[in-house]
Amino acid sequence: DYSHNNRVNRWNKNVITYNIGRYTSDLPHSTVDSLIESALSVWARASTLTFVRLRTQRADIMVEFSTFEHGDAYPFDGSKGTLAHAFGPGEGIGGDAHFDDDETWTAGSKGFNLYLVAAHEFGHSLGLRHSQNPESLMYPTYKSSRSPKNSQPYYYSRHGWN
Ligand SMILES: CNC(=O)[C@@H](NC(=O)[C@H](CC(C)C)CN(O)C=O)C(C)(C)C
Ligand SMILES: [Ca+2]
Ligand SMILES: [Zn+2]
Ligand SMILES: [Zn+2]
Repeated sequence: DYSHNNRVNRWNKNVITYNIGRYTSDLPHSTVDSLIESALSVWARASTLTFVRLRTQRADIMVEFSTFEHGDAYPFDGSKGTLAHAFGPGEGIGGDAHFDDDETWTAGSKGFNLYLVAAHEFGHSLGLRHSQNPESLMYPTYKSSRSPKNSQPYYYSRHGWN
C-alpha cells in the first residue's frame, strides 16, 4: 500500500495548509502550481476542507519532487515503477506528498499527468486508502485514460467528511 499512513487517519481541522518545495524541471513552476491547486480543489469540492498555500513556513502537506533516497524510508526507484507516494494525516511528514522526479511530468496525456497523480496522492494525504474500483481516483495503478471529471471522489458524498 503506497499510502504510508500513520495511526491518525483524519485531519482534525478544516483548513489544511500546503507548501510546494523542490519543483520538477519538466514543467514551468506556474504550471506545477496550478496543477497542484486543481488536484487539491477536487478534494475541497468533495469535502468541507479548504486548502491554503504557504510559501515560507512548514505546512501540513509539504509537496516536493525528488529522486531515489530523499530523506524518508521510501526511496524512489528511477523512471517508471512507483510514481509518487504520500503520508496519511499527522504531524511532521504526515500529509506530505512526494513525486518521483525521474518520471516525465506533464499537464497533458504524454508522460505522467501531474494533476491525476497529485489528486491520487492528496487522497492519501487526507487519510484515504486505495480503492479496487478501476474508475476510482484511488485505484493503485496509473491510468491516463481516466478523465478527471468522472473520477470525482464520491467517497465524501457517501460517507461524509467529519
Ligand atoms: C505506472 N506506475 C504505477 O501505476 C505504479 N503506481 C503508483 O506509482 C501509485 C501512484 C499512481 C496510482 C498515481 C503509487 N501510489 O499508490 C501512491 O500513492 C505501480 C502500479 C507500478 C506501483
Ligand atoms: Ca519511479
Ligand atoms: Zn496510492
Ligand atoms: Zn518520500
